[in-house]
Amino acid sequence: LLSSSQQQQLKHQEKEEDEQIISRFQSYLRFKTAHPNPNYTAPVSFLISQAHSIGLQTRILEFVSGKPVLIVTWPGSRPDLPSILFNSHLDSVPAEPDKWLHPPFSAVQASDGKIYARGAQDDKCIGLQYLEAIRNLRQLRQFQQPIRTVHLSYVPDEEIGGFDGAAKLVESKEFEELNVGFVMDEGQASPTDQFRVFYADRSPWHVTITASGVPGHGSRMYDHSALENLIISFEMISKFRDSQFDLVKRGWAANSQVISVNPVFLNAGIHTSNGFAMNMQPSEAQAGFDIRLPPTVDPELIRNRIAHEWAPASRNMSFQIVEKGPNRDFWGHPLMTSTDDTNPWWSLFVQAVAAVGGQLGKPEILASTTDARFMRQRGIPTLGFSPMKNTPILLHDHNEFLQDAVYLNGIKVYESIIKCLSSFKGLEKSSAGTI
Ligand code: MET
Ligand SMILES: [Zn+2]
Ligand SMILES: [Zn+2]
Repeated sequence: LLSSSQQQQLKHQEKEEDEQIISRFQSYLRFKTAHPNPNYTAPVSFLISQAHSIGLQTRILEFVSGKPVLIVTWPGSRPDLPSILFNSHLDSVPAEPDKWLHPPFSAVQASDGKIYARGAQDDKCIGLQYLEAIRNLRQLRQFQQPIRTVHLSYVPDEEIGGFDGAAKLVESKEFEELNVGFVMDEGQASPTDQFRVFYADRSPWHVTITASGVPGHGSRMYDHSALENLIISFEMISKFRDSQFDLVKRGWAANSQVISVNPVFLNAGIHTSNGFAMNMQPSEAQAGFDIRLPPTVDPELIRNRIAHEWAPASRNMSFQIVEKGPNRDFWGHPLMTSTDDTNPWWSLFVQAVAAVGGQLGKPEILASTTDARFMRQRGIPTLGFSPMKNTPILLHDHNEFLQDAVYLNGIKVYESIIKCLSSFKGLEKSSAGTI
C-alpha cells in the first residue's frame, strides 16, 4: 500500500504526464494541414521524431511527389502472421477563421479543457493516440513486443478523395509486403455515452449540373431561361431530398442509410467590376451537389434520375458525375466488413473495448466517407472508430474541438485494442487461410 504522500506524488506525476500528452497533441494540431495547400513535411517530421522516441521504425513512401505516406512499424514476434494496420490521414479540410472562437490552427485549450482546432476530431486525434498508446504499452505497462506486427499509416489527401494517398498505398508492392490482415481507420464522435463503430462508408459522388437557356434583358418575362431551368431541377432535387430526409425524421432509417443530396455551390450571373449585371438574365447557370450513396443502393437508380429528371437534355441541361472512389469489391459486392462472429477481428475489437469499460453502440454505416473504402476493396476487414464519446459531432464544422479528458481516455482505449488485436495468434484452421 502507498502512503498518502506517495499517492499524492503519483497523482502529481500522472498530471504532469497528461499535460505532456496534451501538449504533444497541440503541437500536432498546429501544423497547417488544411487544403488546398496542406503542409505535409512538418507533421511527418514530427511524427517520425515521436515514433523514434519510443523505439519504432519509420519509412516514408512517396507515390506522388510532395505527398508522403508515413509508415510506422512495431515489429511483432511472429512476422509470419498478418499484421494489423491503424490508419489516419494527415490532411484537414479548410476552416473559416473569422467564424471561430480561436484561430483554427492555434489549438487553444480553453479553461474547461476543450482543445479547439481544425482536425481535433477529424482526425489528428487518432493519429497521435495510436502513438501515445504504444508509448504507454512499452514504457508504462511492460508490454514490450506484440505477437503480430503493428503498423501505423499516415496518408495524405484523404479529404480530397485519397487518390494520391491511400488509393496508391493499397495498390503498391510495399503494401502487399506489409501483409495486412485487419485495418482500423477513423470513425466519428458520439454525442452519447456509447462509442460508435462503423463497418461501411457511404460512397461520395460530386455532381455538377449545368443549365443553358435563353439570355435576355432583366426586365423581360419569358420561358426557358438558364436559371429557370436550373430552378426546376432544384425543386425536383429538393423533393427527392425531402423524401430521404423524411425517413430519417420519422426514425425509419439512420442518416447513413438514406441517399443524401446537398447543394454545395451555385454559379450564375454576369460579372461586372463591382458585382453582377443586375439587368441581365444569364445564359448559363450551374450547381454542385454532394451526394452520398449507402452501400446497399443501386447506383444506376440515381444515375438515371440525374439523367432524366435533374439534368435532362430536353431542358437544356448537362451534368457531370465524379465518383470519388470505389463502392464495390473485386467480386461486385458492396464494401462492408462483417460484424458477427464470422469475423474474429470484430469479436476481438468488442472485447478490447469492453476490457476498458467502454460501451459500444450498434455497428453503423458511416454517413461520410473515409480511406477505409480502399482497404475494404482489397478485401481487408476494416472498422471505422474514433474513441470520442459524449462529444458533439464537429467534423468539418466551425469550432471543432475535443475535450482533453476524452482524448486521454481514447489513448487507454487504443492501448487495449492494440494489445488485444496484436496478441491474437489466429484461428487453428481457417478456410480463408491464415488470419
Ligand atoms: C470525397 S472523398 C471523402 C472526403 C471526406 N472524408 C468526406 O467524407 O467528405
Ligand atoms: Zn477524416
Ligand atoms: Zn473529413
